[in-house]
Amino acid sequence: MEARAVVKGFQFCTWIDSEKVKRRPPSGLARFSRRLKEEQSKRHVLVAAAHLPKSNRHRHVAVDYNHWNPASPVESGNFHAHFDESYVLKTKSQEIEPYLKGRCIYLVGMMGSGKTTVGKILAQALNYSFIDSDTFVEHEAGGKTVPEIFKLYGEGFFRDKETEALRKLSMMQRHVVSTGGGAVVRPVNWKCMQNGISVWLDVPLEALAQRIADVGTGSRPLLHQGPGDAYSKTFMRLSSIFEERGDAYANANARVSVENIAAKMGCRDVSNLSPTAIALEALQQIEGFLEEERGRARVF
Ligand SMILES: Nc1ncnc2c1ncn2[C@@H]1O[C@H](COP(=O)(O)OP(=O)(O)OP(=O)(O)O)[C@@H](O)[C@H]1O
Ligand SMILES: O=C(O)C1=C[C@@H](O)[C@@H](O)[C@H](O)C1
Repeated sequence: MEARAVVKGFQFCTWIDSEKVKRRPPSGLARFSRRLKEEQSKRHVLVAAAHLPKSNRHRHVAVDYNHWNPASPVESGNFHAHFDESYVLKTKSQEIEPYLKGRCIYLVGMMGSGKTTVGKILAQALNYSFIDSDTFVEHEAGGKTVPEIFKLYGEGFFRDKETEALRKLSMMQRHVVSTGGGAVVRPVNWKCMQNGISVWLDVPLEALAQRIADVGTGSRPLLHQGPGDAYSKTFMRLSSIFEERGDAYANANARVSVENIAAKMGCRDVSNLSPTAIALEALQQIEGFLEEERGRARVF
């Protein structure tokens, strides 16, 4: 009973990369291994019951310690074991896939929110194809990159091409579509996405700025302007863009808040969340939307 109570309260965990664990100093390692044993004995029994279909609720799932989040604060004692997230993700995908009826999933969100990273994982789990609408536009523009399109023809031209791309994509089935960060501003784009299910990846601006500053703003023309260091410049630009668009993202059918996931997991830093854990939350939010949809259909 006690083990079940522990696991029920547990959601899913952070990235754990054993390579990085090996590189940690001995004192940390010793503590890590002690905590690992504690975590294993607590959690090896029943895994994230809430994430498994009812028929599988009591199934034993192996703990996967193959990943290590560099930022995971083992030293501070805020440690989470990593269950086989991929297994749980696959199970949840199989559970909801029939209710999707082939509809596309449109990921919307700010630049750097993880639409591509999470989208690829979702597509694989659902046996869908993945497509990035920016890449689609680039292809339609004869191979010119988004920054080149902005530079040569301006943002308006890019937005028209983006709408054209979404129109074409709206005729497809069984795709996870990573939309451009600004696709949400045009109502006509929402019409295109109506055939599918839209999911907003809601990531705090600080985390976005950090991710983008780490990789550079080269491929993101709207972030090129402004004074200051890479992080501050990116943060300022993202803030003013979000000011204009925040409400538009909220039109999505489902919202995945990384802050909420972190809170559920008792994790202080959203950058400790693995893309698989975020994909899993996306599936749960989609499931919630599908349930609401079924409820509405019963009423009418
Ligand atoms: N959960 C995560 N934790 C930490 N970093 C992440 C996470 N997800 C994605 N990233 C990193 O953030 C950056 C942006 O991710 P990604 O390209 O998936 O975002 P995007 O929403 O598709 O961005 P854009 O709309 O600008 O193309 C990448 O460097 C990626 O590795
Ligand atoms: O947020 C935006 O407006 C953009 C995001 C990118 O995905 C690209 O679509 C382009 O750089 C514009």
